[in-house]
Amino acid sequence: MTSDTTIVAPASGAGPAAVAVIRVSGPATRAVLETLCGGVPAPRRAALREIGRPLIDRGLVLWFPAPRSFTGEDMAELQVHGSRAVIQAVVEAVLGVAGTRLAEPGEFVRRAFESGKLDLTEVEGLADLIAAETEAQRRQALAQSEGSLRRLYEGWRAELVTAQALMEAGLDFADEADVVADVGTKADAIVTPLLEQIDKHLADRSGERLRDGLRIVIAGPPNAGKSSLMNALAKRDVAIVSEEAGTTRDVIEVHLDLGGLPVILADTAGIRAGIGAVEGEGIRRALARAEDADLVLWVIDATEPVWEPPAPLGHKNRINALNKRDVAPHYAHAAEAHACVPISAKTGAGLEALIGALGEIARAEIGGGGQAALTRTRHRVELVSARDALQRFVNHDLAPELKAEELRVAARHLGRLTGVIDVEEVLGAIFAEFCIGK
Ligand SMILES: Nc1nc2c(c(=O)[nH]1)N(C=O)[C@@H](CNc1ccc(C(=O)N[C@@H](CCC(=O)O)C(=O)O)cc1)CN2
Ligand SMILES: Nc1nc2c(ncn2[C@@H]2O[C@H](COP(=O)(O)OP(=O)(O)OP(=O)(O)O)[C@@H](O)[C@H]2O)c(=O)[nH]1
Ligand SMILES: [Mg+2]
Repeated sequence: MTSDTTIVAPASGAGPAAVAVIRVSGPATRAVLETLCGGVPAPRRAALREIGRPLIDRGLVLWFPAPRSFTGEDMAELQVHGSRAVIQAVVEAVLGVAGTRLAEPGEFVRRAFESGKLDLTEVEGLADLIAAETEAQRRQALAQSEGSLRRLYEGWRAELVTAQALMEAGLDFADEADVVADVGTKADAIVTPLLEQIDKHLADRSGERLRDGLRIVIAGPPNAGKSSLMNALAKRDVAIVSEEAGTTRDVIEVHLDLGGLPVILADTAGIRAGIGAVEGEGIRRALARAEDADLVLWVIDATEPVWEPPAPLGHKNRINALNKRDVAPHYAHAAEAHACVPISAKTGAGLEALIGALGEIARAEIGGGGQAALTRTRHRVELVSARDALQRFVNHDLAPELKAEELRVAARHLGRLTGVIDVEEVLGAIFAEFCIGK
């Protein structure tokens, strides 16, 4: 599938930069190179050319004739000096060639998808690779962009198609009970283990956690030093600190790289009883946040009598930090008694141990990334629908026609994951994630 328009856009971001890459894709690409660069260089070899008549800049020109290009169409790259003026002049010169227009965000990837170079999960992986902030995110996004999920889902879909073919063959012999029973058993032998694999895949939340960041919430009584700890971990002043109890009212978030793992750290209002409406709302938000966090970092003040967290904070992942150890002479004893990591947000003492403990839980939650894990709600939604259909297939006493239909439903949902079938409504949302030039 090729378009009749030719698109152009800078691919290298806002600049200025040493070098900018301007991408061109579509049937008029050859005409663009002939008009601006005096002809096409050897395919897939960089050539230094004068760009523009009169000269705009001297740059490296790359020519990728279809179908061996990123989009699968005729493509070119103009690698020029990365100033706004050069980029703008080159883009305008390209737009002077008949049949060209500016690319929309994500349009190059969309063309790559439409010409079958990438499936939807690879497109999503590419979006995540461009957005990756930590090493573990980069690794996961790279694997996905190279087809880790595509291979998994295509494999599953192929198995379903086999089971479906068996069931449908059986339908032709509906009056021969032994044939029907035999294909039913054979189809079951495919579907039952597949269902197990899908269930296991769905139970693994590590991919989503890695993509979105592990949510850690700092909570505790007022004035314990939660905001001070937030600032110390973020290594900058993100939250207001004061000696007044009840300083933090709303939830404040920062994104951190915890030894390669992405973390969203949230500071919350101190939790206490008998206060005004605004602080009360802050506490309500703090508790809600803590409840759906992946990890609660409970901070207490070593100079105060030790505070037990309120009941909803019996969180499965909780680390207690005993803060202000710099002014509490007997902190070590209290820390041991209450299973706390003794720290001082003020001097930084104990923070390394605390970060180590956080990292350990984060690694356990995010996992080693060995198995390909789903990374988006879109994946989860389609997989749950496929799983439900397969469960009906296995568990319900259905007529063979209805069993075959459940397999079709499941296969269709797997097909939507990779984009081989009717996904027009999700395409817009996926490609809009990209910037112009991608
Ligand atoms: N200058 C430049 N650097 C870049 C890109 C680019 O487009 N331009 N990329 C942009 O994302 C990434 C590299 N990804 C690419 C993926 C496929 C093809 C490509 O031409 N594929 C053809 C030919 C494959 C071959 O001959 O080996 C194909 O798939 O048919 C190019 C770049 C990162 N670096
Ligand atoms: N000596 C000492 N003082 C600290 C330490 N951490 C925080 N403080 C002080 O304790 C007071 C409260 O700190 P905050 O970080 O605002 O405490 P908070 O828990 O965010 O308080 P609220 O937002 O009101 O719930 C401030 O005066 C801080 O300077 C510490 O490790 N040692
Ligand atoms: Mg605070």
